[in-house]
Amino acid sequence: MSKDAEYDSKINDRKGYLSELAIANNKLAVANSALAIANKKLTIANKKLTIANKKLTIANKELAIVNEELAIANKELAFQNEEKDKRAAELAIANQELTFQNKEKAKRAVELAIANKELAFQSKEKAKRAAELAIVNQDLTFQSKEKAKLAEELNDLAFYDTLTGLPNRRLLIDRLHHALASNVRQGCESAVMFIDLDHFKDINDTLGHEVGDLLLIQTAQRLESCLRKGDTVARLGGDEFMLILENLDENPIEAATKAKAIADKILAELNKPYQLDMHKCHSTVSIGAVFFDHQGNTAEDLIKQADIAMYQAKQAGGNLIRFFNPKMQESINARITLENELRIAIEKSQFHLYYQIQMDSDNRVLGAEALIRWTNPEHGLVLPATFIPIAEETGLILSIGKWVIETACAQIKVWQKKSQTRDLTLAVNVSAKQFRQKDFVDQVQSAVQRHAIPGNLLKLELTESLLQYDTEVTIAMMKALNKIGVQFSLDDFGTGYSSLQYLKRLPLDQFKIDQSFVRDIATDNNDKAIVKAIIAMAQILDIDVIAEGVETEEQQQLLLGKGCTLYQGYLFSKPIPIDQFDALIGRFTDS
Ligand SMILES: Nc1nc2c(ncn2[C@@H]2O[C@@H]3COP(=O)(O)O[C@H]4[C@@H](O)[C@H](n5cnc6c(=O)[nH]c(N)nc65)O[C@@H]4COP(=O)(O)O[C@H]3[C@H]2O)c(=O)[nH]1
Repeated sequence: MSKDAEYDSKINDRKGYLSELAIANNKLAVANSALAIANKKLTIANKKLTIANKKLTIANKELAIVNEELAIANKELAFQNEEKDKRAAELAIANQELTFQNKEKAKRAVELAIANKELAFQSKEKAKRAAELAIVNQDLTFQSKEKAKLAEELNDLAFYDTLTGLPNRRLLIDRLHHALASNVRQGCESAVMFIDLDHFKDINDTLGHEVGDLLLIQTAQRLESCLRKGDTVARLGGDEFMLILENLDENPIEAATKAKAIADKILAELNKPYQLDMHKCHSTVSIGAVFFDHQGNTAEDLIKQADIAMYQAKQAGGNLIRFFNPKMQESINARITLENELRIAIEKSQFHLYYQIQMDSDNRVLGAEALIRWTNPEHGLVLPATFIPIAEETGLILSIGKWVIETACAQIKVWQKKSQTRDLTLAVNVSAKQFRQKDFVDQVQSAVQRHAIPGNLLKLELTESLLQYDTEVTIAMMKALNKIGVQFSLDDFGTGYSSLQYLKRLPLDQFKIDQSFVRDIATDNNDKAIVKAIIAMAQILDIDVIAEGVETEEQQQLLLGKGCTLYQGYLFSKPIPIDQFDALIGRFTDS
């Protein structure tokens, strides 16, 4: 190969190479421009990426913030959840509390309903009370007008007796103080008189308290009419009046004569019959008088001495006057001694019973009346008339009476053991005070039961005055005792006020004709008529009659003739101790 060929080949090669290079350059240029474009694109893309990155960073930052916020929110949520749980727990407790409160509310509602009812009732009561208050107000208005009047009346009440309008005890004592003081100055004789109505209690018990009050009013008026202007007549209370007779005379004998004349005038005036409502009555008084003695006796001393003198007038039968003398004081002291001795007698069991036989017209023994006796260590045997009235006055009769019933029941029990005495009845006196005890029925019932005796063998003797008082209660008590068989006899029959009307209501088994009618039955036509009437009354009421105080066969025959077949009296026997009585029974039953 020549150099030129070589060259040419080389040139051709180069040229080929150059063209390839040019192509390559072109291609490169294209590629470069493509690269440039691509670069530009990349740059743009990068820029976009950068922007995107920036955005991402921002977004990330925002996300971080959001996350933080979320974390905070979560914490908050967790906290809130905790709070919610707490709240839920609290709510549960609150619910329980609410349930409890609801229950309480329901209870309260019931209570409120009740309270409402109560309120409604109270408001009604209030309305009533308001109405009442309105009336009371009216009354008060009226009363305030009356007050002045009342004050006056109160003054009267303090010094005057409301029933009779006479000065009362307070004013009397005041006047007596003045009278005593002026008596010392004037040296003139003055006196006080104590006046007490005889048997006022009987009128009160039989005709009622209203009639009793009328009697007191009329007595007061009559007393005033008997006195001079300056004299005082006062009512001490009950049926007791007192007079102050001032300046009777300077001469003591003249003064005594004048006082006696005034007392006689009073006795006569008060002796006149009284018209008390529908009833015509008769009443008397006992008067005790005492002179001011210038020896420093107080008003109270004088009242006491006049009272002692009045008591003596009463003891002497009433309807008379007694002037006080120191001997009377002695008798009062004796009475006080007797009372003390009676108390000792109860303590030391100094009482015993005597028995007085009761017979029928065929000479059969029916039983006995138990009569109390007191063996006083100093005075020996004391009869009941001496001590029963004092026992009644002092209330000692209650324990004495209880002892009598106990002893009588014990005696019936002893009689039960013998065929001879098994059917004997025993009559026992019962005093009014004793019968009026609240537990009297119990006392008798338990005595009968304790001694296990047939109740029909015990007979209680009651007096008329006792039966007329508080009749309904009396009947109930008698019926209660009747249930265990206890019998009742009306003692001293004929001496009091008795009408068929009330007698027929009483569960009585026997009338006992008082011995005062038996005593003169042979000679006194009045007594005969009374005995006949008593027996007729008993027959109508289908009641037994027994006569007491039968001393003679003539009396017995007269009584038998009138239809009285039961007797008690000295004709058969006096009251005797139990051993003698047992012997007496033996004699009667043997014959
Ligand atoms: N002249 C006369 N008298 C006769 C005759 N037969 C009986 N006597 C007496 O008359 C009284 C009858 O008793 P009295 O009327 O119940 O009257 C009794 C009675 O009221 C009362 N008394 C007696 N014992 C008790 C008692 O235990 N309790 C109560 N509360 N009073 C009693 O004492 C009053 C008097 O009793 P005594 O002195 O025992 O008096 C008895 C008796 O001894 C007679 O043929 N002629």
